[in-house]
Amino acid sequence: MEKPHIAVVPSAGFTHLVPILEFSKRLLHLHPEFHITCFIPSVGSIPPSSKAYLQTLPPTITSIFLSPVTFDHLPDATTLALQIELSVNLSLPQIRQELESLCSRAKVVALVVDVFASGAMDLGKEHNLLSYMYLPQSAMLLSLYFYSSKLDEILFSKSRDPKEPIKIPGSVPIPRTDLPLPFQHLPSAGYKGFLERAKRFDVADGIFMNTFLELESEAIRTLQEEDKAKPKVYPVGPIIQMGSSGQENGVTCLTWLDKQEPKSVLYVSFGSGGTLSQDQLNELAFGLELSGQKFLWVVRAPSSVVSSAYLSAETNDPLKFLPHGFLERTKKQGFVVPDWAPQIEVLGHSSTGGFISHCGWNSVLESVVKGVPVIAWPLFAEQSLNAVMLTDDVKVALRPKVNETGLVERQEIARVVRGLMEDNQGMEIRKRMEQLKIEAANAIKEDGSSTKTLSEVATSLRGI
Ligand SMILES: O=c1ccn([C@@H]2O[C@H](COP(=O)(O)OP(=O)(O)O[C@H]3O[C@H](CO)[C@@H](O)[C@H](O)[C@H]3O)[C@@H](O)[C@H]2O)c(=O)[nH]1
Repeated sequence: MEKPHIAVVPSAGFTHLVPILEFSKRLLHLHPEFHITCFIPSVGSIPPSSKAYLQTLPPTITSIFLSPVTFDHLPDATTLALQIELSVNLSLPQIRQELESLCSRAKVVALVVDVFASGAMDLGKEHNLLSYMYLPQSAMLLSLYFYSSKLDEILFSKSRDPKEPIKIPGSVPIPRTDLPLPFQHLPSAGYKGFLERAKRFDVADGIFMNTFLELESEAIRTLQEEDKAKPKVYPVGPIIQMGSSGQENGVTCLTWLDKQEPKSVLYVSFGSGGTLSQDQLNELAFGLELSGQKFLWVVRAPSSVVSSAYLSAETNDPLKFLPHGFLERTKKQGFVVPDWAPQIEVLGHSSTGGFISHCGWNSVLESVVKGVPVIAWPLFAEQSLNAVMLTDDVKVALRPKVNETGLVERQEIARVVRGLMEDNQGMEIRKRMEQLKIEAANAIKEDGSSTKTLSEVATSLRGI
């Protein structure tokens, strides 16, 4: 008998393509009775990291490449999130055509769309398909989305003390400055976009989240139990990329790691597109040097916070931006990789003992799965929220202080690096992360919480 199909719509950019496809792979691994067809949008050319990844997909996932869109007439102030959403919206006519064609030749039972591709959910409704949203992020963020209209009133209320932390249902108190980036500029296009996106969740028949009960028990319980009018939520994580995420310089950095002592190396990376200012890059270089700890640093050319490499294949030689003499002085202490390292292999290497991370959710889950404690250094998007959770709730991270000009100074960097890698405080954090690693592995075992949750959905789809 013909396999039931699930249509999947990611959004453009490595970190919104890979998570939903890894989710698709996991679904097929547990339930091989389905076939998945994925409609892939892109902006200009597809970045090499995404291209390499797409070549590794199993034959049970069919990729259909949509014509690339261009952003010739966008206002400069448009945020990355809005650009990603726009790229999918511009592709909607094509997605409609492809979905129609798929429905005419196969039994399609459901549509799953990335959080930034929510415009496509209406197409699922047009074809009477169950339509799910895939949030490649935390339950805490979903809780914020659900709470955002109430929070909007609070934020604009004149009687409220702006210094008072925000209490999102199911989460630890959050300083206002740690709310996601759109909340730092009120009102703004980014903030309006956040509120609009929040409404789109209500259209879904269910929401998958890449998290697990043992990591976010309170937030997940609140989402599942408190607001029955909202769609059902399914924690199905941690789902991280399987296989290598590296390019050619990966081999050399793994060889370097092979020669280091167990858990002695601090890995430093700011995700797929995070960059620092030139001043901050200098402070980080001097701070690492000052800490005396071994490090493996993925260096990016400085620019305004998010590099254009996030959505396209543009590059710039980053090593020329390091302070004069740094590479020579630290050649025995550290290893510097331009632009990209095979992060999952690095985190899983026995020499890696800590991670300076911008707290993108994939990096958070990868550090949890590999049991590597974190120095939380959020840059943009919802990363501060993730940093608060890691530091104040699960307590598997340290967070450096930022000075009044927004800079993390070299002495502060050296202090937290030593704190994580050497001190007693670091030892407690390392122990907690080891425990969380075990819980993460349990969640995706055959009888684990996330496996059972996914099977519940698969069983209901089989019955259609
Ligand atoms: O040198 C590198 C750098 C990154 N990665 C991989 O790239 C991914 C990066 O993902 P993430 O840590 O989530 O960071 P971003 O790319 O910045 O992610 C965007 O998307 C995430 C998921 O929606 C959000 O949580 C972030 O805030 C947002 O910036 C991870 O799988 C890493 O393993 C590498 O393999 N090598």
